[in-house]
Amino acid sequence: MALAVGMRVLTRALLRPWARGLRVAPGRTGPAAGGGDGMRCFGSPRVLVEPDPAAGVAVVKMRNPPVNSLSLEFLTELLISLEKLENDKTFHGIILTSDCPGIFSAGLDLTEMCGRKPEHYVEYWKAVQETWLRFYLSNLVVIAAINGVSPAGGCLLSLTCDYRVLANNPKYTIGLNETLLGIVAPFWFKDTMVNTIGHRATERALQLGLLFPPAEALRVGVVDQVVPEDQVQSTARSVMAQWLAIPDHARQLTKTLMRKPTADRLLTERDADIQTFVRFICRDSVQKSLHAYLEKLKQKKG
Ligand SMILES: CC/C=C\C/C=C\C/C=C\CC/C=C/CC(=O)SCCNC(=O)CCNC(=O)[C@H](O)C(C)(C)COP(=O)(O)OP(=O)(O)OC[C@H]1O[C@@H](n2cnc3c(N)ncnc32)[C@H](O)[C@@H]1OP(=O)(O)O
Repeated sequence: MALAVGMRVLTRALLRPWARGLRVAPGRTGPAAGGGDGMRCFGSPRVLVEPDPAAGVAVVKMRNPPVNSLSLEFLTELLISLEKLENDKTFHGIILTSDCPGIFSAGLDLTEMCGRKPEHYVEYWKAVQETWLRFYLSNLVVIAAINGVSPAGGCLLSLTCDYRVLANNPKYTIGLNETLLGIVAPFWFKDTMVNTIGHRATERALQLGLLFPPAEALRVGVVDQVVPEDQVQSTARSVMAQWLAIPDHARQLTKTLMRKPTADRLLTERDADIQTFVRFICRDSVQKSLHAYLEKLKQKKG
């Protein structure tokens, strides 16, 4: 039932005019991903997929410049790529990384949550929920190769992965910083963090909107490994090899066992969660905070 609802959201998304325009990117062949049997890279304008069929792995590169903000279009493209890889028996694992230098993802796209109509907020929030559910419950091994800063929704996306490798650069902070924007991380953002670093550490991190630099992120457990910047991709690949060595059905069932209760909570409260989001985001005070935050980001340059 829940899956059917999810499929409807995805199908609707695929039917949108801009999604219909998505097509396999003509192009380069597999060796970029360490493959070499000639399988072509594919993807969409904002998501590049580099397949390595011999290893059963695909590298999924986010490329929504300048900051990989998670817009409606970008989320839909990510979902389409994930679904395509999940439906292709060649692939058992994906490495999620960024093609934007110094940025993994700036999180949810603030322009999707500012000055729009309630109907837009409903559509956007459905896509955010769907992305979380799909990545969190994916049967594939998903490893995040975090090669840049990763606040809020960017951190959440990495927390849906099975393992996180972060580049050791003090600028590459990671965390759920929603409170700094005057907004509140929804319960399923919070639950994902609790499942990763525990209740007390999450309580502190979320209230203070902490963005952890690499050493601290490792200490608290937001990431599993910190490595020199030029070793992020190779480390992700070796970790992937370890995970793929485990019998797939046993690993998948164990993942489901661990994650289903958390996902079920959103699945049963999905509509209520959308209403809560829309009510919250439509508040004048919240809109003011978000506008002010966006303005501050723009003025930073001047
Ligand atoms: C009672 C209530 C109960 C429950 C709650 C209910 C509901 C919950 C409600 C809401 C929850 C919503 C959850 C949201 C989670 C999020 O993800 S919010 C987004 C948080 N993201 C950030 O804080 C990051 C902001 N960005 C930055 O800090 C920097 O941009 C970054 C460090 C990423 C990169 O810095 P730099 O390389 O210097 O680039 P610029 O800052 O110059 O940015 C370039 C342009 O990109 C624009 N931009 C940056 N981030 C975003 C973004 N997230 N969305 C949209 N646009 C973004 C920036 O403005 C620049 O634009 P310009 O070139 O000036 O036009």
